[in-house]
Amino acid sequence: MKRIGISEYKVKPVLKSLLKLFDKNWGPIEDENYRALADAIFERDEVEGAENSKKILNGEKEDCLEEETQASEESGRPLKRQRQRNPDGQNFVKPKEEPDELLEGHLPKANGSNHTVDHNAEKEKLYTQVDACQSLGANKQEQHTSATSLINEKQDHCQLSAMSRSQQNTSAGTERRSPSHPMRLRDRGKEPVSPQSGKKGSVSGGLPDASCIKKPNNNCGVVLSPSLEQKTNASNTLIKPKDEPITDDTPCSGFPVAKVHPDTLNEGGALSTNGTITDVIPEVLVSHTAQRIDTADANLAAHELINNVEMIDSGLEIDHQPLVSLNTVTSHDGIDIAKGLEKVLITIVNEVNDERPPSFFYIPQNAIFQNAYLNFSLARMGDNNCCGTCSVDCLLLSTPCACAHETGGEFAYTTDGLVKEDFLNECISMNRDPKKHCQFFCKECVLERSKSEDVIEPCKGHLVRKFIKECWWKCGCNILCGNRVVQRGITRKLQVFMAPEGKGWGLRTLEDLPKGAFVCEYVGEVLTNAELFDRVLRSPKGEKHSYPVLLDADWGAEEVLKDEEALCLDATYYGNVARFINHRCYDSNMVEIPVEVETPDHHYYHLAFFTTRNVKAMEELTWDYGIDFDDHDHPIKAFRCQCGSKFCRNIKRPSSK
Ligand SMILES: C[S@@+](CC[C@H](N)C(=O)[O-])C[C@H]1O[C@@H](n2cnc3c(N)ncnc32)[C@H](O)[C@@H]1O
Repeated sequence: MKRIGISEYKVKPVLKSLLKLFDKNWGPIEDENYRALADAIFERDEVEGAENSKKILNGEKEDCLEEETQASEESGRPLKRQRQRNPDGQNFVKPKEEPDELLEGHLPKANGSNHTVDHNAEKEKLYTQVDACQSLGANKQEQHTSATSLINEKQDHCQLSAMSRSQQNTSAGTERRSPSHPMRLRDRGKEPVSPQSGKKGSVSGGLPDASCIKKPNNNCGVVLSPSLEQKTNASNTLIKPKDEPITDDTPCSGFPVAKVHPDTLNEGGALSTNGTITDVIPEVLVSHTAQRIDTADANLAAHELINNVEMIDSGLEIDHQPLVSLNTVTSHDGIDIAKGLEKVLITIVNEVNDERPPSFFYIPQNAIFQNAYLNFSLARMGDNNCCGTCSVDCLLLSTPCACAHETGGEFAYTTDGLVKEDFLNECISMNRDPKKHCQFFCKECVLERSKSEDVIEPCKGHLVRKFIKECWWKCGCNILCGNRVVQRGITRKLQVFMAPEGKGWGLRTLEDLPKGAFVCEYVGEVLTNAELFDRVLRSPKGEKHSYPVLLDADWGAEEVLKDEEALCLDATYYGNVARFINHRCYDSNMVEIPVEVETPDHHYYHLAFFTTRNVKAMEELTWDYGIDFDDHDHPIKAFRCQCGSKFCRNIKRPSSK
């Protein structure tokens, strides 16, 4: 704390209270380079600041007023939302609900104080100092943890800006798209062969909450109809992701790790610094040599640092791994597929064949493609959507706070960070027997609209899912609050590996996981369905996997859903480890649960995977995509399932009445 300019005098009392709070347990205090301690100090400063403000209001310290206001305005600047023109030249129309204060750069807390802004500025200062510590050669572990917090914080901030911008760009400017997109997402399909009944189910009529799209001639989840296939081949305007050729003679630097590294110099669109993805899909470059560090990118450099430190910390022997051609089976083994962007190292290994790691941009959080309408802001989160008066950890409260309303007045998580048994079991049951649960049937289904120009089929139904609501920035608690699990990101040791059964790459755990444990979020580009359909139409022939997931868990809340509100996640080009999770019929060891973090409405939400049972280290992690393998009339052709489950829906069983 001293090194980053916080005096002992300030630290001592806060540390004392924290030790008391955590029962003399230093663990949570030391975590993330004493982040809890730093947060608590800032919080104390805030309270003191608020008290000062009161005094100011009472006229006791008039001369402080100007200074205080100035500071608030200064620090509010990064979060300031400006009225902008969208790319079409149309004026951004501010959403009705949004009060002007936000547009003017003030970030009101639920209690009406503006001190959050000061708090952020303080943190920025802290992180600048952390940067300085790094360059001065502070010890590696400190560098790592500080840099991790720095990156997390910066990403959070970036995400908010990205969301706001997207909102600005789309509030008024989104045209209603033609409903006629020939590609469709896969229907959820048949009821599973339940262990109880032991027989095949009938078509459920449910639509996919998760579907896999793929071109013809490969074995992913979705194929285009023949007519569409022709169109697709004719109108390929996208740049095809490709691998960078790697040679043995590429010079070796001090960094031994290989990485998936986006080449921002490519033609075409790219992930801009604000997290919004524009234009066409950029060429993806897989670099397996460490010297291809883009030193111009400060964040990336910090990630390199983390990579390097983590490799050392984890004791992996990849330091000595020769930089060899990717034709060698194990040349990529040990690479951190997440490029240091996650808190943990996520290696990739192939012990089965010589297939190389896929090309994609690793992103730890969702990023918006273009027109997806994410209508949320701090101002939209009313007092009933957050717990402004809470502090530290909401799970320790005797009466659950407002954030537990969504889950029936009880938090969905235990104090161990697991999803509570009852809640989890209900989510599992929903997935396994969708028919027994509440489904919503749209009057005019956005999905059906996209399937056919001529005949719009009736809606097949969408499963109305249970949501978890996590505390967020406007809440009074801190990042260590037990009601913030998914937003803290991946903490488990995971590995991408080549599955031996011919399923391609898969994801496995390297540690035992208890039932209800958060594994990872499904991260990708947030697209409108219309954008997705366009994308698939224009994508090159033979392109391998595409990974869209429909965010339809709460479509029932709207009378008629606008095209720009029907969102999905596509992890084909930008995604995280979840893009490697393979399908397993019925008894998969993970279940997806929608999680509300930033927005009280549910057009946009996070899709998080939790374990459905205890999972042993080295077990493959799977989820049920909800595919109906027997629907041969369906234009979307399913892959041949190799899940190995005794309830597999893709196995021919003797027919039974
Ligand atoms: C979301 S991706 C999973 C990662 C993929 N295996 C890879 O290598 O990138 C979905 C694709 O994986 C393959 N896959 C997933 N589960 C499978 C299963 N149970 N049997 C066969 N192939 C499967 C199919 O090709 C599917 O289209």
